Order: sequence, then C-alpha cells, then structure tokens
Amino acid sequence: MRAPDYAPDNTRLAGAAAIELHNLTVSYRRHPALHHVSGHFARGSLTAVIGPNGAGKSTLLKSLAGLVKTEPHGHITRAPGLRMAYLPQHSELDRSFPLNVRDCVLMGLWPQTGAFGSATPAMLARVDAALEAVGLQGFERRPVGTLSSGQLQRTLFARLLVQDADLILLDEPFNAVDSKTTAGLLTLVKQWHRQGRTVVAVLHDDAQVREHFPQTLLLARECIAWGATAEVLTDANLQRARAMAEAWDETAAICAIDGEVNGLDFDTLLARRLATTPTTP
Ligand SMILES: Nc1ncnc2c1ncn2[C@@H]1O[C@H](COP(=O)(O)OP(=O)(O)OP(=O)(O)O)[C@@H](O)[C@H]1O
Repeated sequence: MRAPDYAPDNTRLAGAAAIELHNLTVSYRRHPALHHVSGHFARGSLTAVIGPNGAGKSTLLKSLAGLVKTEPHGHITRAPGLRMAYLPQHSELDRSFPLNVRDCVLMGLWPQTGAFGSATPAMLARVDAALEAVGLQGFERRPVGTLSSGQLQRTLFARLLVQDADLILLDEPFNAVDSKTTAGLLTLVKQWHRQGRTVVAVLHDDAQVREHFPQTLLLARECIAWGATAEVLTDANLQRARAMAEAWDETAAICAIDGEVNGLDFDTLLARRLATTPTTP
C-alpha cells in the first residue's frame, strides 16, 4: 500500500511539540482512568501507547481528540492550526449505518464539503486515489456493513488518507486484521511518519512496537515511562505497569486528586468512604 503524496504543511505548527499534556486527569464518575499525565508528542514523532487492559489508553486518545472532558486542573495544548484525524476502536463503530465505501471515505473531507455539501470531481478523485492506495478499488459502492474486518479497516485508513491530518490518532488499528493487511497498513503508517506527520497508536503487540515504533508511552493510568521504545519497554517498567494494574480497585468510591476533590481534603473523603463501606461481621 502506498499513500498519495500530499505532505502536511508543518510550517503552520509552532515549536517542537504537536500536542502537550499538562497534568492530564480524566475520570469517569470520579473513577480516574488517567491520572496526572504530563509530557508531549513531538512534531513528526511516531509513538506507540501501550499498557495493560484498563490502563487508560483509549481514554488518552479520546482526550487528545477532544472527545472526553478532562479534569480542570490539567489541560492539553495543541499546536496552532493542528489538524487531527482519529480512528476509534472497532467496537465503537456502528457497522449498520447505511453508507457505502466511497461515501465513508468522502466523510474525511467533510470540513471542505460541509455536512450537506456536494463533492467536487477533484474530491472524488482524491477518494478514489485513497481507495486505490489501500487496495480497495472496485469496492466503491459496497455497503460498509458487508465488509470484512480487514476491508473495513482499509476503508477507514483511506478516510484517514483523505483527511490529510498533521496528527493521526489510531486506537488498536491492527485489531482483528490479518498479518498481510497489517503489513500494508503499517506501510501507510510509516509513510505518514516519513511525511512529517505525528502518529500516536494504541497497540498491544510488544514485538510490533519494538520493530516499528521509535517512541513509546507506557501507561498504567499514570505514565510509567515515555521516550525511546528500547528505554521504555524494559522488564522493570513492564513489571511496574502490571503491578499497578493488579492494584487497581475498580470499586473505589472516590478519586482524590492532589488530595482534594470538590473542596474536600483527602482525610475527610477517606473518613466518608470508610463510613459508607459496609463492615464485615
Ligand atoms: N465511558 C466510560 N464510562 C465509565 N468508565 C469508563 C468509560 N470508558 C472507560 N472507562 C473505564 O476507564 C478505565 C480505562 O479505560 P480505557 O478504555 O481507556 O482503557 P484501555 O487501556 O484502552 O483498555 P483496553 O486495553 O482494555 O482497551 C477502565 O477502568 C474503564 O472501565
């Protein structure tokens, strides 16, 4: 697979960071999924986000994409004019939506077409070039609901191609995809990297990360390590991430951030929690 050659205009981005996290914390009903994460994704970097189940990897990507509310004491700074594209996990896609492959890819151009605008011949040519790049020529009129997992993922990569983004966020992009399709999609990812785009991908396969991703962020709700892949994926760091995951209390009633939630100090919250926790006879 080969992407059409339209490189991003990186001159629009200021500084070395594409996106910066400052003390990022995200909670669902006050249970922290991400806790005090700080650091930055350098412009043009290719980073794998890795960690145990429930480590907050998808939550991080959704935060970067601006799809979840972050706690007020932390924030995300994006380079001015940064164009983002986000590929959600398979399980979050509604395959029953009546849409054919061409229209699904065309949706990547909606900032230009508008919600009800019509596509120009140039836009349709761009869509067709993207479909050709992922090896899906001839599938233009197929309903997306009839595609195999690998074909659907190639369609969604074609949509990323036309989006022409500076920052590309991929949540488990090779899940339920065979090794040949994975190799083709990895080629596209590496091509985006060569073009100077910033790519962040949630992955589970350590060997794949070591081979193809120069940077890694190891998460276990907190940042365990973030930097060059070989320095991050050490036995000690992986063990620490596993130990943190084993210690998670999914039933914990409160999230005490910096020892204070909604104006209450940690001791008060702890006392309240103990008061509401049933004691065993
Ligand atoms: N919408 C939600 N409402 C409530 N809790 C949520 C929601 N989304 C995620 N969580 C919880 O937040 C924590 C982190 O979830 P997240 O999906 O970000 O982890 P992950 O690292 O991507 O996991 P996995 O590897 O299993 O995909 C988990 O405990 C999860 O149950």
